[in-house]
Amino acid sequence: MPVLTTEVKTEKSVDKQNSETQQHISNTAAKVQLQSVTKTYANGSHALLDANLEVKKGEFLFITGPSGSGKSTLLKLLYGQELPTQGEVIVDECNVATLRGDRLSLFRRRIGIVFQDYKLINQRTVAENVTFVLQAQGYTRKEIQRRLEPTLKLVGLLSKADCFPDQLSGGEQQRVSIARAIVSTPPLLLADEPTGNLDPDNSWQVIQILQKLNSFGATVIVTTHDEQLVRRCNHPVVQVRNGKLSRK
Ligand SMILES: Nc1ncnc2c1ncn2[C@@H]1O[C@H](COP(=O)(O)OP(=O)(O)OP(=O)(O)O)[C@@H](O)[C@H]1O
Repeated sequence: MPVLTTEVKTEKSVDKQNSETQQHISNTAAKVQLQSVTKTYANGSHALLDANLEVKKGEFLFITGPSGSGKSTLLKLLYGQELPTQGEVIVDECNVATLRGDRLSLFRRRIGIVFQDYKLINQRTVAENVTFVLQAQGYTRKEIQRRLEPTLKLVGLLSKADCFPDQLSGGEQQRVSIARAIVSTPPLLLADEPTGNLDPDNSWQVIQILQKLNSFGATVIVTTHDEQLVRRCNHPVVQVRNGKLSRK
């Protein structure tokens, strides 16, 4: 399996490894569709109302909208944490609501998820946080090692591999959580307010890392309140308002 890399021994090997990764992700990059999706929570809260969306393979999309407008719900629907009340959520021709058990687990392995609050395990080192999921998925020790170093290099944390989360800054912790999300080179990356707790410099670093993965072919969907960041990037934007989605 290809890995992410920014630098290895020779330029030729960097090119080869990156082009393998790019080929792998773009062969499998995910297409995402919401078809007339309504989501009403059990307590009666309406999050989405007859929402439609199509995200092309390899697109980098921002989702913006006021607090409580349904951005996180949209992402949760995409990875099957929530089910639509009506309508269909389709990822790569697969109706997410029909997935159960092993099929849902296998589906989720193809999605990297980054949260605003990092969700790192404090008792584990950076390297352990990043490789934990690979271990759970049965990757060999050799394959895990092959993936770890270039991923930590990509997020600029190779020198912090043996640190614990509470020894890192907020920006560094968020980059660990991104490393964890991308170490398995997922074709779809969902990031829910990944820069919500970060200052402008750290926010920009995070976006650049996500853009790097996108340049390898992954489909990337990012929710954010940060209008300045959105303007700086010039990627397509979908606004969530009153449960409806519209492309800006
Ligand atoms: N588990 C839940 N149970 C009941 N209502 C919920 C639940 N999760 C979200 N909601 C409601 O659904 C609506 C959309 O919430 P959501 O978290 O998707 O918004 P958001 O745009 O991500 O907000 P924020 O920007 O503040 O994170 C809100 O009215 C919220 O109160």
